[in-house]
Amino acid sequence: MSTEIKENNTSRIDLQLLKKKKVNLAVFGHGNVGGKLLDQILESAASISERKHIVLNVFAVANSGQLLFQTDGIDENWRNKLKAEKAGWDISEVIKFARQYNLKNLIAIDNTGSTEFVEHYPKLIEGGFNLVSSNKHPNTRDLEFYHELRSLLQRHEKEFFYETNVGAGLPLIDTIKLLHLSGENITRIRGVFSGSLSYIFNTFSENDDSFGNVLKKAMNYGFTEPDPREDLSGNDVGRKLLILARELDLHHELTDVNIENLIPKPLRTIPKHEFLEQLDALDVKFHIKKRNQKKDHVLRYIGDLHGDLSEVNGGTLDVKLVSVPRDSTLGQLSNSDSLFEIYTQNYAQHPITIKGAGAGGAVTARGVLGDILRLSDKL
Ligand SMILES: NC(=O)C1=CN([C@@H]2O[C@H](COP(=O)(O)OP(=O)(O)OC[C@H]3O[C@@H](n4cnc5c(N)ncnc54)[C@H](O)[C@@H]3O)[C@@H](O)[C@H]2O)C=CC1
Ligand SMILES: N[C@@H](CC=O)C(=O)O
Repeated sequence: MSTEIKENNTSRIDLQLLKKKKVNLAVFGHGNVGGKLLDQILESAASISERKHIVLNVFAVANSGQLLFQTDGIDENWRNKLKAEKAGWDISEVIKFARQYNLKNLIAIDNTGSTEFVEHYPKLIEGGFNLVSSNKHPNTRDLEFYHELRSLLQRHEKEFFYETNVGAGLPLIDTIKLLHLSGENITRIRGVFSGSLSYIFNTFSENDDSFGNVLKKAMNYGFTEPDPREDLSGNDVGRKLLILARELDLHHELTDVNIENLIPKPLRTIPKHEFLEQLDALDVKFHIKKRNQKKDHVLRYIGDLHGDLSEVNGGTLDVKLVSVPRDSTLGQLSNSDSLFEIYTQNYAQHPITIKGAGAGGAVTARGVLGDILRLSDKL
């Protein structure tokens, strides 16, 4: 007698679905990046299920105030449902929910820009979650935290993917990891690391628009950090440079990065809305910098990891505004393009160059989705 279960019209079990891998996602932050990510997941879920046999099930979505659970996955109406939720939540609720419903293949996705949210990482790992993050803070806290996080992941056999930390959707971290792992000596990484500052200086260098207006446009395009001073202060580029240095096993802290802060001192610590009302204070400063350049030169804000990268404490990390010839590689950048030149022992004269949109909600969200899928393959 055959024991094979026959699928028929009356069967309530989808046998095809049972053969697929269900990956359960908790998404934290649904702003510019997180919101686009959720849209992309909903749009692509059917084709991912078809092509990769992976079913992406977003069972939780949260912002800084509210948390929504949907055991069988969110639908297009998630924004309204989340709005209707009570204010206030705790990370232990998410871990408890996953346990209660026996959810496997767990991934927590951090699309916040929050330093506080990073405090939840150890609890999430201990609660059975793998991690994907567009947030740069977990990788730029002190080295002790950086190493502890990695040993915790190892002990719990969990993964942490963060390709979008540098270069948004560009395949940069993975490339550097592979080169380093394969023993190729990386000797220098230099380029325009910030999509927003790329857009700002590319546009400001070529047009007559004021600096403040160009900054507002960059914000409207979703290129800047939630507070654009995180970009203008050089902190965001500093973080990216530090993340790359640490990928090369260099033991640096954020305080080791020499950063040229572009914000006049009085505007650095005032509330964001007041800063945005005083943008004309930036106009004069940058107009003078633009005018004082040599002929056919343009302004670019760069990151440069150089020096002796063979010692754990070696290397110099510089973040600064430079004036370069318009026809140079950096000078030819346009729009929000980032550019990374990776010099190695075998690419000494002609560096590996990775170039493309370095900021923006949609490209970053696509990079996060890529991380989710690569991680899903490992589960
Ligand atoms: N915009 C871009 O081009 C890129 C952004 N990123 C990173 O992506 C992250 C998100 O950026 P955006 O979406 O532009 O920011 P956003 O300000 O538009 O959205 C942030 C979201 O996080 C939520 N949030 C903040 N603190 C939270 C907390 N403690 N718990 C739960 N939710 C919290 C907010 O409610 C909001 O939904 C940032 O870390 C940013 O550095 C990375 C690469 C590129
Ligand atoms: N604000 C950042 C966004 C990506 O990390 C940038 O401008 O590059």
